[in-house]
Amino acid sequence: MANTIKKQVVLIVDDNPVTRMLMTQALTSTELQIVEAASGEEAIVQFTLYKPDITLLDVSMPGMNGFECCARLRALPKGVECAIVMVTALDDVEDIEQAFESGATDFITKPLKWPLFKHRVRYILKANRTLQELSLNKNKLAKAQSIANLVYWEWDFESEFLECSSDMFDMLGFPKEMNLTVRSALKKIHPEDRTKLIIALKQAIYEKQSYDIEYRIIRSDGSVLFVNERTDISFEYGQWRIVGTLHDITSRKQSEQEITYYAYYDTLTDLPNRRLFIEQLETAIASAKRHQVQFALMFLDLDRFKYINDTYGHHIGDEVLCQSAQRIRECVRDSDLVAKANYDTDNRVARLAGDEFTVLLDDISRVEQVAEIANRLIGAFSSPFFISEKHLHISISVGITLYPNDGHNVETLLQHADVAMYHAKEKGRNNYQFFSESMDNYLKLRLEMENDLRAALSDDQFEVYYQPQYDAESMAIVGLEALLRWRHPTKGLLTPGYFIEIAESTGLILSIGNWVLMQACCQVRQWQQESGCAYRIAVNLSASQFTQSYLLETVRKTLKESGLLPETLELEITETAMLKDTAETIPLLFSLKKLGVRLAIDDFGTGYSSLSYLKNFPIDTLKIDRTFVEEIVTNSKDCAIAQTIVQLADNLQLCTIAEGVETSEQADVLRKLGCAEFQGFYFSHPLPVSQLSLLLKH
Ligand SMILES: Nc1nc2c(ncn2[C@@H]2O[C@H](COP(=O)(O)O[C@H]3[C@@H](O)[C@H](n4cnc5c(=O)[nH]c(N)nc54)O[C@@H]3COP(=O)(O)O)[C@@H](O)[C@H]2O)c(=O)[nH]1
Repeated sequence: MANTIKKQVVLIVDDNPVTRMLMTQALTSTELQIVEAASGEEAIVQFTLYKPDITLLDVSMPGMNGFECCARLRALPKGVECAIVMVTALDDVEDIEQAFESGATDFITKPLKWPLFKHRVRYILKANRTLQELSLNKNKLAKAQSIANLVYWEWDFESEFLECSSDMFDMLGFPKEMNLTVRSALKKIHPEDRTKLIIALKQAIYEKQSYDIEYRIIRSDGSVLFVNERTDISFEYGQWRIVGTLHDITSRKQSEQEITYYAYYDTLTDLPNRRLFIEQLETAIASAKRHQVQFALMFLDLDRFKYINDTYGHHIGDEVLCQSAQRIRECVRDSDLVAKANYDTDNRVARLAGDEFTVLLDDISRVEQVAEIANRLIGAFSSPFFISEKHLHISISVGITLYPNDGHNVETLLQHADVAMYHAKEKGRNNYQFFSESMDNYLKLRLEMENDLRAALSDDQFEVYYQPQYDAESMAIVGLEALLRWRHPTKGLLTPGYFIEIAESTGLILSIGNWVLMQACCQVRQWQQESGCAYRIAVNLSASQFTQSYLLETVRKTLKESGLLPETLELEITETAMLKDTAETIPLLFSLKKLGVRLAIDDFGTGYSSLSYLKNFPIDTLKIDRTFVEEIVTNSKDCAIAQTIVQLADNLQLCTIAEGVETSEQADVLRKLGCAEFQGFYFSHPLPVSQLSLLLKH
């Protein structure tokens, strides 16, 4: 198939048919298609139909003249792309000016020079096509640049003015008609990045070095744009020029910032996370080492946070953490010390994990300054948190280490701050402690015990000892108290004083307590069967066992499995544990009572001693605490207290048992006061099963 070349269309507009004919004759060729119009009105119709590439337009025509026609043709589709050449008989400057004002591309004056006419038209057609292609390419380039968020600029070092793509005005927030200069563009650069760009520009001008840098632009509306600027330096037409592109990389930067944020910040509290904190601590160590100064690291832990989380749910827990972060931040921000050290204070507070926070205090000259801030932090938690209509009281325990005294590296400093914080917890919470070597030793020992204790149950290292309880009148053994012992592989036989608190704090007490209960019930059931006596067995319950929801089920199951009669089991609970949360303990005590077991208040008289609870609680026995028995013979006040307890028990029809009876004199006084039962070294120490079996036999 032959290649058909598209003909270019020439529209000849002239009211004179002879001129039209002559023009047509002059232009007729295989490459051109000629269309004619005898008036301006007809020209518009023909233009719409043929969309010519060139229009030769006579100026003086009856009706619509050439100028008006030109303006109307420009407004038609493809009107802008068409070359419109005014053909005028008048070689008049005014006409020529008016021709350009109405949108003409060029003009030809009559009389036409026919030998040149054809070439002139062809030249205009060619020039117009080149212009069209240029404009098309420009548009394509502009579109590609806009898709790529790219703007372009050019600067010859000689002048102030910048030549640039129109998008650059939008990017900088300048009006399009403004004369953009290097100086005005520089004013838009973020002050922190300006020097960097000026240095790069100077190197470009003086050393002819192109550059590729990133910086920020502050737009007129205040928004910040991140751009990447790449340049090329060339020497053209005897002039040095720098050509550059600005690539809008704001969204990439924002994504990078987001990624950094998630990697280095805690999204709940907006504080630096453990990772960033470790980096900051490393920097602080390096800087303190260089300047030979000391700094403090504070380790903060919220007291009772687990309780808040478990009781009120995670959403309240999260809010507590957010408000805590805020309180810590404000406390540190207010501090004179921090102001002096010129901190980015928000970054000096971090959330390590859960309810653990840290504070870094640089350049400490006096330890008192740190103590002052610690006090301030503790004080900041003295007012309750108000969350979801609830007032929640939360305190903090703070551990403090000092660089370089307490450690030279991140690991040691953190570990020691943690040790100090634990010490603050042990000291009753809501306080701060500085780290010390002895504290470290103590806690290491404790940690060792904790690990040993975890293995003790599975390794069968526990034993139950039994201490007899005697009837004050007949002196017969009526009951036994089960007392836990730990046969430690290296430390020997340990009494609960060495480990019960660790068992409590680690939660191990629950499984150990259940084991003691089962052990004691089975053993006493055996002694009951062997002797035919209904010995009672007293078992101590820790506060955490007592508040455990499945205690009732555990006791029921133990009684069933051991076959022990419920009325021969007495559970000893301290006054403090019993009164901790009466809304929960009263129903539990009644449920236990319903099982048929006996309930005793241990260490009676040493706790809150709110006597009103005695009438509400289904108690069977009051155990007079050893501290009143100790000096009962010599101290009339102790004697009076013991007497009051016995009388109170009598009136409420409760049984009394005195613990810690070490002499016959003590037993005599207690007997005279009417105490029903005795327990103590005077009668028998707690004994292992084998020895107690012998004692019971005899
Ligand atoms: N939750 C659990 N707590 C338990 C368990 N076993 C014991 N304990 C608690 O430990 C406390 C200390 O017990 P222990 O070292 O065994 O001391 C008991 C007796 O040895 C001691 N005692 C008895 N008579 C005398 C005496 O004449 N003088 C004297 N100085 N001490 C004496 O008293 C302890 C018994 O006290 P109490 O329980 O208050 O009757 C112990 O108090 C328990 O709370 C356990 O299995 N679970």
